[in-house]
Amino acid sequence: MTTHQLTEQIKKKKSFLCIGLDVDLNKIPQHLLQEEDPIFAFNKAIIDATHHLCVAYKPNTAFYEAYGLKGWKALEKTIMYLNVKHPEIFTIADAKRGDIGNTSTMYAKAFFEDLAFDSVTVAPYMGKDSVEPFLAFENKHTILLALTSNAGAFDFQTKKIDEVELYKHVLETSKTWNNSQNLMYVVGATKAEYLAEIRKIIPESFLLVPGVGAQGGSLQEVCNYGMTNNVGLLINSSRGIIYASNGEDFAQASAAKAKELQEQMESILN
Ligand SMILES: O=c1ccn([C@@H]2O[C@H](COP(=O)(O)O)[C@@H](O)[C@H]2O)c(=O)[nH]1
Repeated sequence: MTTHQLTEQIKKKKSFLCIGLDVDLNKIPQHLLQEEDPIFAFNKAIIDATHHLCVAYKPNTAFYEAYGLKGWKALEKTIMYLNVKHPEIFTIADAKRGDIGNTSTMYAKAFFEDLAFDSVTVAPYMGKDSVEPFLAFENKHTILLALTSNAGAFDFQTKKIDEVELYKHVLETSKTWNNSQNLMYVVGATKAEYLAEIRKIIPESFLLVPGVGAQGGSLQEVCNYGMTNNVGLLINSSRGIIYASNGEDFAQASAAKAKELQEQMESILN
């Protein structure tokens, strides 16, 4: 999917919501545990109830890898379901990969070719040759960790090298890489006050912004500092939406939470 197509979807749905599919078998409704594939059954119900309210879904691969082969199969079924039933929806494999070049190529093939995700999150720490193999895929997007939502972001990302914060080096340097037009960046909603500075370096790039909902980030603040003429934001909420209820009504409850965020987004877009 191109960023133009993504922007068109945002305008059509009046939403820049990304729903995180972080499935924890201890948190899903108990009745689903009787299903042959409880993880997929949960995801399918959430997707069926919320697809009209969001423009992206982001399964975090940790929540699937933790269940071994069964988890990976559920991830595969989920992405296939999305690609067949809702091809207009942007998909993000939140896998935070990145390794030496030939290994990164294999990660890129896994997520872009085998699983057919539109994008994957990548850690910038190993530099240009670890990220460019992902960028080589046409119409696929590499979402580079820039300034993350957690407290540990201050351990390294905001430290200065030559008087400039590390996350700013990541933004500046990554712009010089081959196929950098395929880059997006992760900036945590809990770091909204940094967005004005970030936008000076990457004025147009799409940002994936996790951290509203359970982590306490503010949607309005993120939009004040981070929104572009083409919106340029995908705001993620995972637990705040998918675990709205653990009863039989879980899918409707998740849709109600998603609608709350979509309506706030609609009023900001207006
Ligand atoms: O900086 C980051 C990068 C990734 N994440 C991931 O996003 C979701 C957030 O989940 P919530 O339940 O809405 O808090 C989760 O998959 C994280 O691993 C992040 O939070 N911050």
